[in-house]
Amino acid sequence: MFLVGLSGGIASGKSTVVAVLRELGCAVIDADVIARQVVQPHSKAHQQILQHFGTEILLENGEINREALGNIIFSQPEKRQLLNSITHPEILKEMLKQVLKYFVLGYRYVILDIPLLFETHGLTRFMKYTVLVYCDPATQRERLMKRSGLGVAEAEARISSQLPLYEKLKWATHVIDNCGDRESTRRQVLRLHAHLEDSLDFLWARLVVGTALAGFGGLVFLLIRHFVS
Ligand SMILES: CC(C)(COP(=O)(O)OP(=O)(O)OC[C@H]1O[C@@H](n2cnc3c(N)ncnc32)[C@H](O)[C@@H]1O)[C@@H](O)C(=O)NCCC(=O)NCCS
Ligand SMILES: Nc1ncnc2c1ncn2[C@@H]1O[C@H](COP(=O)(O)OP(=O)(O)OP(=O)(O)O)[C@@H](O)[C@H]1O
Repeated sequence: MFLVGLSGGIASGKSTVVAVLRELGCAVIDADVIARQVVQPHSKAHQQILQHFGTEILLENGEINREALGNIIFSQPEKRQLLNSITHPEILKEMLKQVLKYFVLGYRYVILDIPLLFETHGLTRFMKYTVLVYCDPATQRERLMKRSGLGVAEAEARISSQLPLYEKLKWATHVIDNCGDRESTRRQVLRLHAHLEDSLDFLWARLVVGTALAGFGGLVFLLIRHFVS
């Protein structure tokens, strides 16, 4: 089994790409979804967030007020680091559990949608491939503002809380260019999917050839031993 890390920037189109991969039957783990689960009331992370950020970031029902917390962490880097240090270990633990679940279910590769994949030290080394969902800064900002109703300054603050996408281009093994229309993105995702499936065949081929060579070597060894003794 191998892991594929999928990343991008805020509103660069990760969910759009993931929707196509899921449609094709891929196993995908979404870090943003897990990030919501691990801060549910009574969880360890919920308690820690409350302790450090105070009751003003709670809704009446006790859940985290995501808008309020977002406003804090996207404008104050040290608070962002604090929130990351609370949530990231819990998110990673849950991701690992889900990887194991897919392994037991017999999936041969799992795609991990992790917005901060390239920002999180050492994470890419567990990935056979890393896929960057790219779009240019102007398109990214425009889509983010349209989706979230944020103003220019707030959108810029969120974008600059992450490594610029052009930096991430250097680290990715595969790039999906999502600057164009959805159809163009879909075509690129189909190509990526074909590549992942091919690379599985390649793994199987290596396993079969390796086993055959080992068997042949063993046979030669037995024959030599038989004739020499
Ligand atoms: C700040 C929070 C409450 C805002 O919630 P909200 O519902 O508005 O946004 P959502 O969770 O859908 O995230 C949207 C996007 O914001 C970006 N983002 C989220 N958290 C961070 C962060 N700590 N640093 C930089 N970018 C981030 C990602 O690109 C993400 O895809 C929430 O994002 C959060 O709890 N973040 C900390 C956990 C985290 O790092 N999540 C990212 C996945 S590892
Ligand atoms: N090729 C495209 N053409 C037009 N709009 C797009 C395209 N791709 C994505 N969008 C829109 O841009 C916004 C961001 O896309 P999406 O939610 O897929 O990004 P994301 O990277 O998952 O965002 P986040 O990490 O912030 O949740 C959405 O409103 C989506 O509908």
